[in-house]
Amino acid sequence: MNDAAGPRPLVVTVGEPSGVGPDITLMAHRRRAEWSLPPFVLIADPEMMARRAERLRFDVTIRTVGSIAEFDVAFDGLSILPLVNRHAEAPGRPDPANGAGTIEAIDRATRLVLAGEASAMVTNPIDKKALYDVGFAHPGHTEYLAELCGALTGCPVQPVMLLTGPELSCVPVTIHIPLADVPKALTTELILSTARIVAADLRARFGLNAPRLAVSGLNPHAGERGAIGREDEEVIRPAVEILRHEGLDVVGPLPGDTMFHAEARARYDVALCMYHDQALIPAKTLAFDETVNVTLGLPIIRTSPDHGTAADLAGLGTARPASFVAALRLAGRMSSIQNEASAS
Ligand SMILES: NC(=O)c1ccc[n+]([C@@H]2O[C@H](COP(=O)([O-])OP(=O)(O)OC[C@H]3O[C@@H](n4cnc5c(N)ncnc54)[C@H](O)[C@@H]3O)[C@@H](O)[C@H]2O)c1
Ligand SMILES: N[C@H](C(=O)O)[C@H](O)COP(=O)(O)O
Repeated sequence: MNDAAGPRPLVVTVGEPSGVGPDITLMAHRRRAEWSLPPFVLIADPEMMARRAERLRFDVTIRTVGSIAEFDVAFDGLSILPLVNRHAEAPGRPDPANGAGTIEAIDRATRLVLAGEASAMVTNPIDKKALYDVGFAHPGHTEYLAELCGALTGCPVQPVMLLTGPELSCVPVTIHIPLADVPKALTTELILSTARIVAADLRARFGLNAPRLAVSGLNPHAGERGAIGREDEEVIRPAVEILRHEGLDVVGPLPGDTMFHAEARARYDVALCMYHDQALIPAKTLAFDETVNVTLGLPIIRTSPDHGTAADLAGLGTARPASFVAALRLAGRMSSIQNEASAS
């Protein structure tokens, strides 16, 4: 990269081309100066992006770059690292033929951040079913990135999903599994390892020196002292006690229905929830437009908007870019914290 160009850019993956990823990326790029966004390079099919820009009536100059080194922050257009696997421009119509390109973008972005060429990756939403149909064997980015980073670095990774917004930050301890499998998957060990990763990354990546965690129960009323399910007393409470013993500021198990009101939220930095919807329903209800999905536990920084492909809005120009913008900003902030820590 041109030295005069400043810090390393973020790398953005295009996500599902039939969704709103291309739209919100173009929207953010268009107003990047006004919104003071960190510079980014997009991995996408340049022709598909040009067609989407035309459909949205956005006047944008696209420049394809062969590597991040060719990125120049002074260039006024959109810099794209072109995909080898092509993407069709068909809003609202997911096509398995796009799958290879979608996965290629994630793979290349991961390698670029691991190699230190890009500062962090911001992923646009993928259509999970469309990828499963072409053999993608991971529930989502979260698990895929863990496997990929583990394979590329030789260090196994436990990925932790954090949804963070202005009102609430929360983590589902079990992630993309059927609700019926949650009680079996939930172990004291899993709660311990998740909480330790959350605490370590809050310190290292968010600059929060003394993180306060709240751990939810699993059952109604956190099990009513064992009368409504045993997991709260037998699995969750022992984890909370061990974590407290380790010196972490942690409370729980708290009843899930009363831990998300404003006064309760003020008492913790991150809520550890026992399953996907217990965490994501309050997060997306309180701040759908500003919440960001971050994968903790990785050797790289990865953020993403909290929403999905919103295929019903693709190509219309009505998708809101706010969560994507928040994901760009957070990735920029996290990489500054990382740079400051490595400089000191
Ligand atoms: N990080 C990711 O890759 C990710 C995250 C969530 C969902 N998904 C995938 O996205 C697909 C669709 O999922 P879904 O329908 O459950 O959720 P969704 O977030 O795509 O859509 C839910 C509703 O919110 C609206 N919406 C979403 N984003 C919006 C935006 N930026 N502006 C305005 N309105 C917006 C949609 O129009 C829709 O009505 C699924 O395949 C799912 O797996 C991917
Ligand atoms: N569970 C997240 C959500 O519903 O917003 C989303 O599916 C995240 O998936 P990734 O692992 O692809 O980030």
